[in-house]
Order: sequence, then structure tokens, then C-alpha cells
Amino acid sequence: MTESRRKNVIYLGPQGTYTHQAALQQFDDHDQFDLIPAKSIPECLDELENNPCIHYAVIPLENSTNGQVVFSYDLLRDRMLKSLNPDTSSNRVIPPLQIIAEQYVSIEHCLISREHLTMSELGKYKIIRVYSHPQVWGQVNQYLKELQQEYPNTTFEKLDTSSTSEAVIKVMDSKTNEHENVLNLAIASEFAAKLNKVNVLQRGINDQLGNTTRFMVFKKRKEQSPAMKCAGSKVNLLTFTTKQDDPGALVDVLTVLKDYSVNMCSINTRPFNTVTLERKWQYVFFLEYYENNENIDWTKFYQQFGSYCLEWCLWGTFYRDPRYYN
Ligand SMILES: O=C(O)C(=O)Cc1ccccc1
Repeated sequence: MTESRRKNVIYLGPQGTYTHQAALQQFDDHDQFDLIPAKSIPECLDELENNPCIHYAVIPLENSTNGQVVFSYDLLRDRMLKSLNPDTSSNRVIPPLQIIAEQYVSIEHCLISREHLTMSELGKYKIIRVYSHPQVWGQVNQYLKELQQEYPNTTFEKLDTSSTSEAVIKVMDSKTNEHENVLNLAIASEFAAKLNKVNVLQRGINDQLGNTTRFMVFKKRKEQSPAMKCAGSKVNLLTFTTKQDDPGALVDVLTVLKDYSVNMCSINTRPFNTVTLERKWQYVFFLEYYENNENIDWTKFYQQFGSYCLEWCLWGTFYRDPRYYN
């Protein structure tokens, strides 16, 4: 493949993150795709939106144990509100980005140290700083509680990093301070530990084994979709706001799904609050539903659906990843 035909995929880096694994699952043809790490989730979508050299972005959306990755939900929320064009007569928002696929990655967290160390040695440290991505804390709550009970004379501190791989790098760069009795540890995947050649103290430390994270793949809306393995059900992800102070406004929107026999698979909300609106406590709804009923007149469906929304935005229609069912 010539250099110019190669495509660049940006993902939440550095290398070794769970998002990196999701990107590798989606873009497994190394002759066609270059994977580029970003420093944060917002940077992934900003770069895709503004940098002509970036063709796709992969970000985490939700976790089967502790739910929404709020940073990602809020990026979609803000883009729906930001791209609202007051000059258009339509209440449909068409953002410059589009979702084209989903990926599921099993999450198996490990406790990681820079040097070789065993669990029984943890008790000799006065302070143990544990670094990880904020999404991780809700997945290892019980584990960290038990660790604290096992080593009552050690204080465990949780410190946020922009990703799990960033936590590993933090631990690699920081010297264990024997003098002050401080030890730095990371929680990340075995993939991240191996890549950075650091020590895995303990594997499978999630409170719930079988934990999975769902990742979304974006492209620029104006670009063509890549050829993809397609099979099974199609899913839509749509965001909308309802009319305020209108009893039954949400019911009206959802009744359109019932009327058209559209099967909903998830509904979420995030608050929004813009300076131009005098009112706080407003919500954007995130709705997902299947598109397997061939008899539905989707044009009519969206006409009716949109008529009950204040604003709405269809982010994409994509195939359900088979890993969803595992
Ligand atoms: O930090 C990472 O490795 C990510 O990709 C984000 C994340 C964090 C925790 C679980 C799943 C994804």
C-alpha cells in the first residue's frame, strides 16, 4: 500500500491502553492503518475533527461494571449542543463526526510495580501510591479495600492518570523512595506491563471478573466508511433533548419507538448547562436501538421522532460487535 493511501487512527494512549487494544481489534491490517496515541480522550475527537491527517478515532464509552465513561459521553453532549445552528429551521444536528463501529475489550486489571516485588513486601511501606485512570477505581473498589485491611499500617493513596498506560509510565519514571518508605504502583493491563517490561504483582484484581469495556470508532462524516466485516444486527446511537416543562415530553419521544416496533437497547442521560440558558438541570438523553426490522419506514420514523424532540442528532448506525454477546 502506498504511503498516501495509509490511514491514521488516533486512540487514547500511550501504547498498551485498553483503547489501544480496541483500536488493534478494529484496525488489524498493519499495511493499511497507522495507530497514533493521544494524551487524552478529548484530544482523540479534537484531532479527528481538525487534523486532516487523522482518519479515525477510538475512545472508550462504557464499562459493564461501572457504567458510563463520562468524559466520552460529555464530548458527544457538547458536540451536539455546540454544533446547534440557530439559523437552520431543522432541529436535527449533524455533527462533523460519525460513529462507524463498536469494539468490546475484556478488562483484566493487574497491580504493577517498577521493580520485582512480591505482595508480602507491601507491608513494609508507609505510603503506597496507586496510579490509574479514574474509570478503574470503580472496578477495583473491593480489592483496594481488602488490600488496606491486609496492610493496616500502610496508607494507600489513589492518584488519577489520563490512561492506564500513563500510570505504568508514571511508576517507571518514579524512583521507589526507600528512605521515605513510599512505593508507587500502577493498575493497568498485562499488555501494558509487558510492553513496558515492568513487574506484575497480581493479576485479575477486578472486583467482577468478566468485566468488559465498550469502545466507539469514529470517522469524519464527510469521508467514506472503510470496508468492514459486517454481519448481524445494526445499532443506532442517537442523542436528543426534550421540550422543557411539558409533561410527558420524554414519553412522547419514546412512544415513537413503541409505535414503530423499534427495540431500544440502552438509555442514558448527562446534564447540560450552558451560559446562554438561565436554567441548570437540563439533560441530554443518549438512546440506542436496533435497526433489524426491515419493514420500518425510517424516514417517517425520524420525522415523527424529531417532531417530539427539542434537538436530536443521529451519531451513527453500526454493526453489533459479536463480542457483545460473550
Ligand atoms: O486507560 C486505559 O487503558 C483506557 O483505555 C481507558 C480505560 C480505563 C479503564 C477501563 C477501560 C478503559
